[in-house]
Amino acid sequence: MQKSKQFKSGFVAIIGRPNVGKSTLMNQVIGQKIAIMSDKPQTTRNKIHGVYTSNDSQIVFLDTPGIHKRQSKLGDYMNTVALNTLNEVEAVLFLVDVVEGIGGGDRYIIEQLKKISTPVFLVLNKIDQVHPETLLPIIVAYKDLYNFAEIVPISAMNGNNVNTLLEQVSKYLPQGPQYYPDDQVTDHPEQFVVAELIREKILHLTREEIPHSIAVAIEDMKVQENGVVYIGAVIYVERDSQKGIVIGKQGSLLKEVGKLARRDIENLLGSRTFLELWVKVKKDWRNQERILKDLGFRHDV
Ligand SMILES: Nc1nc2c(ncn2[C@@H]2O[C@H](COP(=O)(O)OP(=O)(O)OP(=O)(O)O)[C@@H](O)[C@H]2O)c(=O)[nH]1
Repeated sequence: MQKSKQFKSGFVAIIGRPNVGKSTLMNQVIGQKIAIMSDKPQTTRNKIHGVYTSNDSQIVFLDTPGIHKRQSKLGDYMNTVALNTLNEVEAVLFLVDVVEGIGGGDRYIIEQLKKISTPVFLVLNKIDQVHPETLLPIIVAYKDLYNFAEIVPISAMNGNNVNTLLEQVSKYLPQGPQYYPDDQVTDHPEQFVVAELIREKILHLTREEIPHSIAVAIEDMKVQENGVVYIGAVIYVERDSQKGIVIGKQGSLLKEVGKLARRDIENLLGSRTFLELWVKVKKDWRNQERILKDLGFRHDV
């Protein structure tokens, strides 16, 4: 696929009480164009629901379950984690069911949304079930409760207006990398994002000194007994001099990369993370087919 030079990407959270159609919407989007994820349970609190890739953008949809929970000791913690995530994403899609109307679960979520500054879309789902005239009073009732960035009525089931929703979401994305390869089927959807977040920090902190000839491979990613997600990652560079730059004086640059990447990764996964980074020189790795395959993701070659 020919990619646009102005490629845009970002994370978008889908929230809503049970049964509003979150999975149906994902399936509808997946049916159009997507990297299909495996059904294997993921180890982290937040789940990557699906990835939509077009010629000029990529949207990574996140499921942040903590936001739906009512208050309790655990609920409080889950809630903080979920709010951190919602503050970091580019947009939040708040799905509601137009047949059911506003319920206690919706009001609870709206109260939570008042604590974040991310643009929130009101996505009115199941419009195939109601007469169009009944939509307006529902919209007015929701608008009274919250200042939504966009309001989009859809039918996740038959796909009505789902393209419009995707177009609207794209407008909220900044320029960014393609986190996932096209049409990739993977058991480890989080690993692509984690690798790309680390790579992004290195490119940012080294500016022009390090060309795009670096790659990041996630060697290990597991939940430890204390609940912390351990991630071991190797940064591949092509020359010894580049290794020195990436490590920095007394390891200072690598430490900064780790700090910035870990913050983003924790928000994405919703789990505390221990990140270990190594830098290795692999001369001419770009020409070595097997290594390319091991790395398994894009790297601006
Ligand atoms: N008529 C109609 N039904 C829909 C639509 N979207 C979803 N549904 C139905 O609503 C029910 C719940 O949909 P799900 O996609 O499972 O809802 P969910 O939000 O993922 O639910 P949880 O996983 O419990 O959070 C299913 O029976 C869907 O077929 C729609 O646009 N129109």
